Amino acid sequence: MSEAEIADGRDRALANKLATTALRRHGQIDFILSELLERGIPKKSGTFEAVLRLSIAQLVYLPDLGAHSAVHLAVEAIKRDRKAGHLTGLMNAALRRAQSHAARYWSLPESLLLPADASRRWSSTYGESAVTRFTEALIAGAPLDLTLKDPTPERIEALGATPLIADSVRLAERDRPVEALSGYAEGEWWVQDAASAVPARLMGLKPGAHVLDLCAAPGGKTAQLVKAGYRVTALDADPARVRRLQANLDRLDYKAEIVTADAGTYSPPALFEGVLLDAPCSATGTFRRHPEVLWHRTARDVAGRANLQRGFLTNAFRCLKPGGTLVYCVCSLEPEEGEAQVAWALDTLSGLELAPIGVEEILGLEAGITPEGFVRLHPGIDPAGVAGGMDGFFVARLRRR
Ligand SMILES: C[S@@+](CC[C@H](N)C(=O)[O-])C[C@H]1O[C@@H](n2cnc3c(N)ncnc32)[C@H](O)[C@@H]1O
Repeated sequence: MSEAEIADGRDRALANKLATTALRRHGQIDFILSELLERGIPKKSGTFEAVLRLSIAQLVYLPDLGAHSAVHLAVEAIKRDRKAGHLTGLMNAALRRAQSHAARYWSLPESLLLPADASRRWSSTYGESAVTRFTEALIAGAPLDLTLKDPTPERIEALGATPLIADSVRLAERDRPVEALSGYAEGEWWVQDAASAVPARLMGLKPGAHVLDLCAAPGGKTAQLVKAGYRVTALDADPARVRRLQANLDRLDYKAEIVTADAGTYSPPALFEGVLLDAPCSATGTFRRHPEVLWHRTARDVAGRANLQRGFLTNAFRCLKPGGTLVYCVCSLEPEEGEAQVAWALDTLSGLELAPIGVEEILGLEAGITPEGFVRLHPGIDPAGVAGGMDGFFVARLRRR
């Protein structure tokens, strides 16, 4: 059953809590399953594994929801599944065992939370203390960051928000849906993680410049480019996402030319002074809100995305006027999609040069600047010292001679 099909708001919140806990604790629950099921998950057992994971999440990590109901509901749920109905005995036994070991499982080491290969990779790239922050961030989840059209003290106070950097603010606690927050209907702000709001600010062109947002939907960065006063062409290949982009701009009362096309082959009628390429990527930097990326992304996925990004980078370069600025970014923590792509582009695209980002351009995020003049952000960096970290992001600025 999808979340949307659950009519009652409280039931929806509960389902959401169970599912996100099971996903955030996936690595620890893997360990628990290896103890509970000596022969592993039975083959062709329908919803058995999913129900078992959710029930362990409830028994071990959300004990206030009631242990008895977890066992009872799990057994009832698989009884209704043709493929899992014969496994009620196993479900009951596994959950009773989980219940008797709940205290030990509750304190399993945090090192189990990240896949071993991600932990190794990120320790060598970002250092062990950053990876400790990543595991904390995985459990804590992401705060809600907004970009404000007009960050007046009154607007910030009406939202109960804390200012971060520039026009980004943070809501540490949220007790209602985004649509019910002050100023939503009036189009006073849009949801955008503090890290995601950095790239568009680095375009650095004069108002009125013609800028192409090459992978634009759902439009967080397009909105920033419009707000900066640029004439914006926003392109995306996915028609459904383009509709969302249009709806988001309409709510904000922002105007851009919208194009549905392929970023790898788009050939514009005139060249641009700026191109923003927020390329599709492995999205490992978003693990706080999409914990499943930790377990589903493979080295092959990263290589596939890197290949696609090179095609888009090449076309972004072709769309630029001489002297034009290219901002390249990805919400990935993998250097193959960030630093290595820029090295490749500088080697391959003749006439492209680095336009290093200065630390004074990202005040409040000084820890994110690299010696080369890239911006490298991750969940261990607190924007302007405000708790809650930020998504993983890589940003580079380039120029066509
Ligand atoms: C990281 S998201 C962009 C997020 C957006 N820039 C924002 O800030 O809201 C990447 C986007 O690339 C789009 N995309 C994927 N393949 C594409 C292609 N071949 N051509 C154009 N857009 C593509 C996806 O539909 C997706 O909307």
